[in-house]
Amino acid sequence: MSTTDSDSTADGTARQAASDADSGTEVTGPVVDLQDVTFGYTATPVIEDVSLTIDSGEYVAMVGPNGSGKSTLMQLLLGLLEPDTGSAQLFGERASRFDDGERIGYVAQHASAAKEMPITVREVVKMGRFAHLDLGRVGGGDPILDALREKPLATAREILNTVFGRLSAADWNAVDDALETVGMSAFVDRRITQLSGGQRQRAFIARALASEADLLVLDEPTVGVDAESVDAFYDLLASLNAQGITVLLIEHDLGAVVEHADRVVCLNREIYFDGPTEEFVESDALARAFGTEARFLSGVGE
Ligand SMILES: Nc1ncnc2c1ncn2[C@@H]1O[C@H](COP(=O)(O)OP(=O)(O)OP(=O)(O)O)[C@@H](O)[C@H]1O
Repeated sequence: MSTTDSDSTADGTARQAASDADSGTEVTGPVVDLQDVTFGYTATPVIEDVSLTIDSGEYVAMVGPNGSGKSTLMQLLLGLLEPDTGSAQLFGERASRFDDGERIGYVAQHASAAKEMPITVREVVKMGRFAHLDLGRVGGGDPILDALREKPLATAREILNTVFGRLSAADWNAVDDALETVGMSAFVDRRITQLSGGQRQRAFIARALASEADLLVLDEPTVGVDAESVDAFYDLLASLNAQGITVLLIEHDLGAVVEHADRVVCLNREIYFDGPTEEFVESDALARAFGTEARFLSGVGE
């Protein structure tokens, strides 16, 4: 269990308030709010009547056997898929309409998409600032379309400069801070292709931090990462969560879930369990959701 468990209730409110004050955002309800969601790629639902709310500052792990709908549910709550019935809200807005992308840091499974990208750690983390770029400064504050109409070449050049290079001092500070937080300052000029799996994951977490995300969504982030880096990775997640960042983790390693998450959601098309990790360990949800697989997946609950 993480060291932050004991303060996840009483002190959690204080942490949330501090975090809100820092980010200037106002939390008016749950970060994630799914109500009676049913979804199928075909006529057969793979998610059935799922309701799930996640509040600011929580550390939630989602578990379930292969093909149980975890990634689908993740896409529904991020608004990448639309429920057939029921509703999905993110930060109080309909998830599929939500466009405040910098509030969400998404770390995909072994960040595999980036493995072949010939870009440096600094460039990856810099991408986290793009959502914050003030395009109002393009064209001396003119609305972009007017500027493009009046001075097309100069404006296009400014847009390219802004997007591909010209970050403000505040942007660069955010990049540096994020790199320092994940312990990757020494690797800024290293290409992503020349990092270990654990270091690559840290770079992608830094990108999420640079964007000042207040919800981190991680899909089996430690697959293919060496054991030592996995421990360091979970320490980092715990400290980010202690700073008020909401963590939602899909994790197949039940031992890691029990050790680190405060709350477990156990899914197999429908929700089999949703509650504190201690109660999950004591419950029969694992055996019911996983069937016989549970016995050799983990000794949890024995
Ligand atoms: N794009 C798709 N089109 C059709 N069926 C899909 C699609 N994506 C997933 N499915 C099916 O939906 C079900 C749920 O898949 P999903 O990927 O959400 O499960 P999961 O719990 O994330 O699995 P895993 O642990 O193996 O990653 C599976 O039966 C899968 O075959």
